[in-house]
Amino acid sequence: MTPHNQAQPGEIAPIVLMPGDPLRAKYIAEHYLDDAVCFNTVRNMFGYTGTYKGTRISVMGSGMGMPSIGIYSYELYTTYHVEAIIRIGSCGAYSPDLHTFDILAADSCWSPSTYAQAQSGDTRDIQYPDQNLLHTIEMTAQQLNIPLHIGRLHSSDVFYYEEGINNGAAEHNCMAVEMESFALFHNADITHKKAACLCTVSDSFVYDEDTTPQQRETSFQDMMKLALEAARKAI
Ligand SMILES: O=P(O)(O)O[C@H]1O[C@H](CO)[C@@H](O)[C@H]1O
Ligand SMILES: O=c1cc[nH]c(=O)[nH]1
Repeated sequence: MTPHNQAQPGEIAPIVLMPGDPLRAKYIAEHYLDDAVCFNTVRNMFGYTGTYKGTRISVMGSGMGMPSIGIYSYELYTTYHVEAIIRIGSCGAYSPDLHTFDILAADSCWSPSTYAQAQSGDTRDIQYPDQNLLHTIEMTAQQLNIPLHIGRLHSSDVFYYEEGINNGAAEHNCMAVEMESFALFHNADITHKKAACLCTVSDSFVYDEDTTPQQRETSFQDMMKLALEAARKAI
């Protein structure tokens, strides 16, 4: 159907949970979805559709960085008629208020990336999630008793900065860094669809705290449950 996704029309649900790691997508499908069917294996960017408490939900990896989520989310919105994407990522904490395994939802993201400008001429360096979807996530977190930090993400094109480089995040009040929300929110905006971003803190720039690749793949259970429950309500 597209150069990157072999799913046939109708095989993807109107709402998609999107981790960067395709193996996190596989884990969620295998542990949380009933009757999960794999709809994509192109480039091992696994995607599955199943039901969660009776609601049809898809989960698919985005890969790392804006070009990658830019491709997959654009195809989901335009070719597969997906209405909403909730990114479920990992992030590095800048704020001393955040520790590993804390969960945050972006109320905005700042990025010096050229993604939006190159894609559509949009020169804004701050992009926003869908307000209703964010509200649903906040309400769901309260109902599930899952503590949720709300704030601004730094959406970065770079994972490994050279020593001494000021990446601008502090001046823009970013509480944590990840690498995809800016392109996702932009694509949702230009296609008139919905997006939100949840992240679990995988490491800290303040404290000596980190998680293993295995933990990043399988252990973000509260974020998975929160995203699934919010997705059920958002549809
Ligand atoms: O764990 P995911 O969802 O991939 O998110 C974060 O992890 C990757 C970097 O390690 C980047 O994709 C970043 O955004
Ligand atoms: O982009 C990311 C994601 C997790 N941790 C980081 O330091 N950066």
